[in-house]
Amino acid sequence: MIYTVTFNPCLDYIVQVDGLELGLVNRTAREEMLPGGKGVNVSIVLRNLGHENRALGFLAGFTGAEIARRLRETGVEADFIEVAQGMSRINVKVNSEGVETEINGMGPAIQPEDVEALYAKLDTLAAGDTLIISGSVPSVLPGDIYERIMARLEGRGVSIVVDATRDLLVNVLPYRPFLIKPNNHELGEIFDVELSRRADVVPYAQKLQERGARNVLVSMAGEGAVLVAEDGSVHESPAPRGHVVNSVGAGDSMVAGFVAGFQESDGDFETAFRMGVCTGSASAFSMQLATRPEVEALLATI
Ligand SMILES: Nc1ncnc2c1ncn2[C@@H]1O[C@H](COP(=O)(O)OP(=O)(O)O)[C@@H](O)[C@H]1O
Ligand SMILES: O=P(O)(O)OC[C@H]1O[C@](O)(COP(=O)(O)O)[C@@H](O)[C@@H]1O
Repeated sequence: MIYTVTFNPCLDYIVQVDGLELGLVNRTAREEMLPGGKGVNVSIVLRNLGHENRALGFLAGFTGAEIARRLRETGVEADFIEVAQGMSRINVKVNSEGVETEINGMGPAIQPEDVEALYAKLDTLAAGDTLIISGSVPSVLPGDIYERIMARLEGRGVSIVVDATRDLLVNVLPYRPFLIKPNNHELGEIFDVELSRRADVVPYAQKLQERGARNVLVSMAGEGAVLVAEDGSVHESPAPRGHVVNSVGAGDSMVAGFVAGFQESDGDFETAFRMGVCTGSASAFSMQLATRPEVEALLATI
């Protein structure tokens, strides 16, 4: 079974404003409310690609209930801890003149007993399962929760995928995650360098591999992606061509595509990589997250 964990799910309120002006009243030209948060997006895309999975994490309030309802509607098994106080966040994504600006909220007051309840669910994972942990950790949670989860599952044969930034990512490396997916900016921040070309990211991805990551997938938005795999192979691809409609969730979609492609091909890195790239781009080219036909159409072009 594939599991995702989202510590701070949200509703993404995605609006298009023609010519946003700060300090004035702006009106939307288009708006959409979608369930989100990194693991939630991964779960939806996995389901769209035909892979059963269970979404774990914390939800609260009417927004939390709506996230769970929407997830179930897409066929994802939503198995969240319900937090008593506060509400799941609404993250605002403003698209104006092709520039995307994001305002991400804080989230509910998760209590220590809620965290214990999550650990209890994770304790049921067994050999052969895949766990995808992604997204920011709200300030009410222990800052080392990623490591705690990985330490708890160590030696149990669970493949763990981590999509997080900076310290969250660096600190899990000793636990040998199966896959990490920084984007080129996040990878550059770790080493204090600017990485804009695919060839430039390879040595830095390899450094993260030396520190413990088994496979490192670096996404580069319109530049495509690079994979440094544990068998020593290096894969790179430009992004498929298309019109970008909404790139929120493109990175999460790439993770879902990689995991789906890896399972479908019995562990072929090139297949998983291409599926990851095309799934990311298919999401960027539509308002909603990628569907299987959209991904297959792009696979035929690269
Ligand atoms: N502008 C774009 N054009 C084509 N593909 C894109 C674009 N933005 C994202 N993608 C696809 O989605 C993947 C992940 O996007 P990226 O923006 O790098 O992730 P993140 O959201 O994690 O920063 C890219 O590697 C690419 O395949
Ligand atoms: O947990 P964070 O870092 O605040 O990110 C949450 C946001 O990221 C998203 O999961 C999208 O992530 P990506 O664009 O990186 O795939 C949104 O759905 C959500 O609003």
